[in-house]
Amino acid sequence: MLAHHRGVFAVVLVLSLISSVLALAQPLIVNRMIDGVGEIDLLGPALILIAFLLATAVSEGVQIYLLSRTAESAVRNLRVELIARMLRLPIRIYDRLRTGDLVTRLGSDTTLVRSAFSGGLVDIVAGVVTMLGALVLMGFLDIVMLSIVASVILVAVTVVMFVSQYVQKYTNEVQQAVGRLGAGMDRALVAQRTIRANNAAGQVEKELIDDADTAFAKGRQIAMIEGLLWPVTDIAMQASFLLVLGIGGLRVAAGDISLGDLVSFVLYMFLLAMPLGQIFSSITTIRQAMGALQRVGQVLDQDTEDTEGPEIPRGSSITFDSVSFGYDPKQPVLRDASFHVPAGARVALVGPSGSGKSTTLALLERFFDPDAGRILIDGSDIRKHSRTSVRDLVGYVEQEATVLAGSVRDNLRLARSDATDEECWAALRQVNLDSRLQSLDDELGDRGISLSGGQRQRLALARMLLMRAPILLLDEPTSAVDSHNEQLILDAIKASAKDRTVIIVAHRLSTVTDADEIVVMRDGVVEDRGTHDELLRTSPLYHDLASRQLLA
Ligand SMILES: Nc1ncnc2c1ncn2[C@@H]1O[C@H](COP(=O)(O)OP(=O)(O)OP(=O)(O)O)[C@@H](O)[C@H]1O
Repeated sequence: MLAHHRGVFAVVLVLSLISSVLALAQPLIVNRMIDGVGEIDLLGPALILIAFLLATAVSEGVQIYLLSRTAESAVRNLRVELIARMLRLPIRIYDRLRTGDLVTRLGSDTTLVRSAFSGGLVDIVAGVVTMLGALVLMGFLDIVMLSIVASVILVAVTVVMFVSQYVQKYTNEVQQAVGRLGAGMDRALVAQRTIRANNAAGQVEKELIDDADTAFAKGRQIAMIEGLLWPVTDIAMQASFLLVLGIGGLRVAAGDISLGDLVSFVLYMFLLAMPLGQIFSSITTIRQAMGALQRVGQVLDQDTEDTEGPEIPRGSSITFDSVSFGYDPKQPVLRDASFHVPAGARVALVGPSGSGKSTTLALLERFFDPDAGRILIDGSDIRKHSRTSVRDLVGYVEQEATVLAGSVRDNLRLARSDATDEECWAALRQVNLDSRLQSLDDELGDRGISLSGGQRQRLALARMLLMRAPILLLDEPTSAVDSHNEQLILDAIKASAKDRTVIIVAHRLSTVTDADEIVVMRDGVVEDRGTHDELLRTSPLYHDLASRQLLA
C-alpha cells in the first residue's frame, strides 16, 4: 500500500534523523549550560539552543506534511483499487454480496484507515528515531534510571498491546453491523413505495435499528477499552517521572550524577514520552483501522471477472449445443438445451415463468458460463473468447429495464461513448420517446424514477439500438408498454433487425407470432421449435399457452 512512496520515506527518514540529532543535542547543551553556570559564556550555547529548537520544529512540520500527504495518496489508491475491483467482480458475486455493504467498505472503512494515518502512524514514524536516540542517550547518562523507566514502560506496552487487540476485533464487528445497516437502508430506500404501500416502515425501521444497536454495543466496548488504556498510560508516564525525579534526586545528593545529568535525563524522558504517549493514545485508532482494513482486504482478495482471451470474430449466428447450467450446480436451470439461430433471424423464446429464458440470455452475455455444452457465435465457442469482445457483439435489454441516475445523454452513451446528439435523437425517435423529452440533458433521477415503466423500457431499447451490435437480446421488451407503443417498438425492432440476429423473450405471444422461429422452453429443456403455425399443430405446451392468450 505504501510501496510506491519509497522516495518520500527516504526524505522523511533523513529529516527525522536531522531533527532527532538536533532534538537530542538540546538536553546536552542544557546540561553543559547548567553545569557551567558562572564558568562559561552562556549566550553562545543559548543561541545554538534556539536555532536547534527552530530547526527541529520546522523539520518535524515538513515530515508531518510529507507523511500525511503520502497517507492521503495511499488511501486514495486504496479507494481506486476498491472501485476497480467492485466494478469488475464476477456477476455471480453481486447476487450474493449486498450493495450497501460494499458501499460502506468503500466509504466508511477506508475513512477509518485514513484516520489511523492522521491520528497516529505519522507521529510514530516521525518520532521513532528520536525515541531510540533518547533511550540510548539516557543509557549513557544513567543506566540505573533507564532500567527503571524501561521496566515501567514495558509493563504498560504489554498491557496496551494485549487489550488493544480487542479493539481490532470489535471494530471489525462494528463495521460489519454498519455494513449491514448500509445494505438494509439501501434496500429500504429502493423499495420505499412498496414499504409505504404495505405500511411496513415500522417493521423495516426495527430491523435497521437492531443493526445500529449492534454497532452501538460493540462501540461501547471499544469506548471501555479506550477508557481503560488512558489510566494505564497515564500512570506509567507519571510513575516514570516520579521515580526518576525521586531516585535521580537521591543520586544527585549522593554525588553519583550531576544536576545537569538529571535535568538532561528528564528532558530525554520528555522526548521519549511525547511519541510514546502518542502511540499509546493512537493504538486504538490503529487497531480500528486494522479491523476496517480486513474488510477492505476481503474485497481486494476477490478475483475479478476474467476479461482476457482472444477477440471473438464478428458474427451473428448463434448455436446452443447441449448447454446445461445451474446457478447452484446441484439445481440445473438449463438442461441439455440445443437450438440454432441463423444470422439475421428473429427468434422468440417462450415458456412458463422460471423455465430458463432469461438465463439463456445471461449465458449469451457470458454473465455465467455453462456447466456443460457450448455456446457458439458463428462457430466460435464464446467461452474461449474474451468476455469484452463477446459483449461487444451483443446488445441486451434486461427484463427490468435499467436506467441510471444522470441525464438522458449519459444513459444513452453507456452504449457508445462517442454517440452524437443526432444519433441519440434518432434512437429516441425509433422508440417514440423523442416527443416526451425536451433535451438530452433532462435529468432522470435515481433509477430513472422520473420515467414511467414503459418509458424506461423504451429508453433501454434506444440505448441498445445505439450500440450497433450484430446480435440483439430482448427480455420482454414490451411488457410495460401500451398497445400503441408496443406496435411502435416491435416495428423499431423489426426495422433494426434487418441485418441483425434477434432473440426475444416474450410472454405475450401476439408480439412474436411472426418470428422466424419460436423456441418453447419448459423447466430448462427446449421442448419444441417451429413457427407459430407449426407449433400450434405440434406443441401441446405452445398450444396451451396460445389458447390462454386467445391466439388458438
Ligand atoms: N441470479 C440467480 N441466482 C439463482 N437462481 C436464479 C437466478 N436467476 C434466476 N434463477 C432461477 O433460475 C430459474 C430460471 O430463471 P429465469 O429467470 O431464467 O426464468 P425465466 O424463464 O426467464 O422466467 P420469467 O418468465 O419469470 O422471467 C428460476 O427457477 C430462478 O429462480
